[in-house]
Amino acid sequence: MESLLSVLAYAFFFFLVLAVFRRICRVPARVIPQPIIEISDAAVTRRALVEYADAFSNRPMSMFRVPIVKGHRRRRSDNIISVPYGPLWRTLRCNLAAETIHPTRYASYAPLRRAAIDDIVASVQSAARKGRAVVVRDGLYAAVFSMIARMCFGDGLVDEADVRAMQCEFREFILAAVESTSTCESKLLGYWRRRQSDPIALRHRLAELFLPLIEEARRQSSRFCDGHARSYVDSLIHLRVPDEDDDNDEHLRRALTEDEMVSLVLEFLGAGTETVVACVEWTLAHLVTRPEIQNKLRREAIINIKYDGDNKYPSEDEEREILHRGMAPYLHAVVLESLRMHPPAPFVVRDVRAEGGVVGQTAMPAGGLRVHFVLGDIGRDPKTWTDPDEFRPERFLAGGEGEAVGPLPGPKEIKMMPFGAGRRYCPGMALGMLNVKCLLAALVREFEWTEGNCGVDLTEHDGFFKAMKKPLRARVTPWSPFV
Ligand code: HEM
Repeated sequence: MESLLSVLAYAFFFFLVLAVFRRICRVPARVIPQPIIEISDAAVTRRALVEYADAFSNRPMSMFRVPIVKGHRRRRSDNIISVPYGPLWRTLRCNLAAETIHPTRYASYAPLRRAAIDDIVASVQSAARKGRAVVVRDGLYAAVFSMIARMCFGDGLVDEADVRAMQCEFREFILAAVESTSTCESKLLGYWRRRQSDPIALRHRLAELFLPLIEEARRQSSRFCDGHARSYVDSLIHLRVPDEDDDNDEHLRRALTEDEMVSLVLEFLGAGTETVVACVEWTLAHLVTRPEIQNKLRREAIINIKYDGDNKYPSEDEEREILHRGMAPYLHAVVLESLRMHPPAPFVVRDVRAEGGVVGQTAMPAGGLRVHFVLGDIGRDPKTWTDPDEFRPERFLAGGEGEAVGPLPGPKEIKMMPFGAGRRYCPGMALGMLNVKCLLAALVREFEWTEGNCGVDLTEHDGFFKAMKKPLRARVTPWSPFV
């Protein structure tokens, strides 16, 4: 009896090991069938994205290494980032740009921006009061996510609990979809992590959070047309998109599928949060090590931006001014310098499948080509920038080498492109800049930032978004003119 039991135990153990081994060795369904080339040269980048825009206007079907939506649903689950250049892309992009993130809408979202400023100031204050080094990323993430989620679903529609639940799942989703499939890690570690957080299951859990809110937004839809800030989801509910490749035929227009809604909401939350948080954190990291730049910025934030009475927020008129260089040129220069050195999205990615297989003089491989334009290298090109690894915002002020350079490159020359270039450049550029500037101005105006015991490590995390590898830990004291 005993020997039978041990035979059974050995057999069970053998099959268990075999099952694990087969799962580890199975080649995952990759979405990168093509060769990848990396381009770091600004002139080549401009030629490709501007002169050969027809060939360089699509991204790969999935930006991740594993497909997030599989099977027949894949066709109807695109968002703006993934959809091929054409009528559907045009409709989705125009809707976002005109209905939600157009500068004329900023005033209606000002209360959300103010709430985000209050949240982050309160979170830093409470950590500072305890005398601890402040890890700014977590509080910042929560504040920005809450603002973007409320823009997305409508302020009255989501409560604190909804936002917290979404944020929790969302961060896990980003890590799972983007990071755990990294080719750098060992297969065993990758297997273990995939078991822990499967991106498909996480997307499903997020969909379960989003869809009831979308349904509720559908029911309340008329409320938002009535002078309230219109949410992104509300605009999506009413949007009719071309069914086939003809955007003129009204009869072929249809409502968005649930999968498309979920993908578009995920894109809005990710694009609006991850990039802004990364940029504010990088900028603070440099300000911590360069007190003279921090003081200059604080002086400008206090003197130039008068703020609304006793409030710590800029007024709506001031927000409009802040968006451009006018009222706060140094703040503008500091943010540009941060984006030049640490573009939050490390690559602009294109899927090139040219008709006839030729782009310019170059023959394309049969399955096409995936091209990564490396934004960090372009922004730090020593042919363009003096001492490119030095944080020097002055280069963007009058008389500096970057005086004429803005967040988006002009058609003639690219010196940096943190928001991309060509037809698929970032439509959220102005909103992203405004959010970064308002948060940064408040954080520098309210606090003095100095190095914590561990110093500041400027190593970049090698992921889909280029955050700091080690979150910034800084010593923070409330700023007072009398100290
Ligand atoms: C500091 C903030 C931001 C940075 C640095 C940033 C950066 C980028 C970059 C590099 C791209 C790729 C461009 C290309 O392929 O040429 C992109 C695309 C995109 N971004 Fe942003 N972004 C930011 C904020 C936002 C915001 C706030 C939104 C919207 C809420 C947004 C929505 C999008 C969308 C929808 C695309 C795809 C555009 C298309 O394919 O047509 N981004 N962004």
